Amino acid sequence: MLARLHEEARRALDPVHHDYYAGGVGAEVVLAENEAAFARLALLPRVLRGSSRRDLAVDLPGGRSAAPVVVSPTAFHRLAHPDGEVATARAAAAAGAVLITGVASTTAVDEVVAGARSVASHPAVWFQLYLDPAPGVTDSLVGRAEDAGCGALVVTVDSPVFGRHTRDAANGFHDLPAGLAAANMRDLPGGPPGGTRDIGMSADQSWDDLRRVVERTDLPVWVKGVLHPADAAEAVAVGAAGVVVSNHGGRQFDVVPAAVDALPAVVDAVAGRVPVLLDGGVHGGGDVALALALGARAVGVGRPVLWGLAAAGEAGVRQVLDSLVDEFDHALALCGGQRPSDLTRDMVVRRGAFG
Ligand SMILES: Cc1cc2nc3c(=O)[nH]c(=O)nc-3n(C[C@H](O)[C@H](O)[C@H](O)COP(=O)(O)O)c2cc1C
Ligand SMILES: CCCCC(=O)C(=O)O
Repeated sequence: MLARLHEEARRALDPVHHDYYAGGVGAEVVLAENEAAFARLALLPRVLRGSSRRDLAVDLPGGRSAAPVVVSPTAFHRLAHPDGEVATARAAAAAGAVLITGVASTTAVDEVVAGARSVASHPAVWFQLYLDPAPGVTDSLVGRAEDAGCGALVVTVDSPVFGRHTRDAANGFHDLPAGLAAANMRDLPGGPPGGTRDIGMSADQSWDDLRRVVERTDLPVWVKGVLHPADAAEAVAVGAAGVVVSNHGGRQFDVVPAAVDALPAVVDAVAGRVPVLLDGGVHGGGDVALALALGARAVGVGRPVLWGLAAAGEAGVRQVLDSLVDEFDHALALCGGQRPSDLTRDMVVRRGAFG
């Protein structure tokens, strides 16, 4: 199903925009590894202990998700479809999935939340941002997310510098086409009146800057882009409500491990104090089950959502989410589980190394 939607998306998209979505950094080793690492793992099902009445819902700081599959933040949805982030928001809300909408969206966050609210009364929409070094910008963005009714913030910390996307460099893709803009970056302190500022990233940001965000807001703050277990512990120490194990879908550094390979050590370091999410390379219900068994509370999907959006707008995103959840439910049944927490680490083995 995902492969077919990706093929349809490839046909629908400008090839340069397809490359922007699909690509990674360097030789795209990590991009491939994210999926390959799942294929190296296997599940040992438990038998005669399941139920035909399964409950897939997971409670997360910032909202409940009908199943342990959330939408990871990806930039510029109106490159994929004219309905852009509103289509994604409506599909996620209708599926009961948490949507992490990004600062780099082509629709302002209040309109994204309004889109979600047009199909569900209490949709969970979280706002992803970077720690912008320009005075007042991070504060203003946090305020906008709060005013819009977001349930949580997700601060991405794996981008002290912007990733050098191999395909974008080859294609000369550096700017949005005329008519599209990073809508959340309009009218910010120090920016051009009526215009947008660049999205700021900085290698000078520190844990103190993250702590300031935690102290400034009442919203739960997730930290996204953690791979080292010591950083996961640090995130908990500064008051993070959760940690997202992610290598940004292979789009930042081509020398890091696959996301799922980094997961168990982070789960151990966090030791149950906050939930852990994982994204990168999830492309089927079996992957969801593996990540949960290794200790993730839920998984995020980035590109699969973009393929659904490009192929068929809101209906395409809904198809992606419904199919992943349906496959996960089936996997849970085959594993003798009734709820996501029934998947445990003792059930995961390496292919070829059982025992
Ligand atoms: C086109 C694209 C744009 C992205 N933009 C952002 C972003 O603005 N902020 C962010 O934290 N992560 C961003 N990501 C990373 C995703 O949140 C997520 O970590 C990644 O896509 C997960 O891997 P997957 O695509 O294999 O599911 C982006 C990923 C893609 C593919
Ligand atoms: C400044 C936009 C950030 C997009 C991003 O994170 C990505 O393309 O991976």
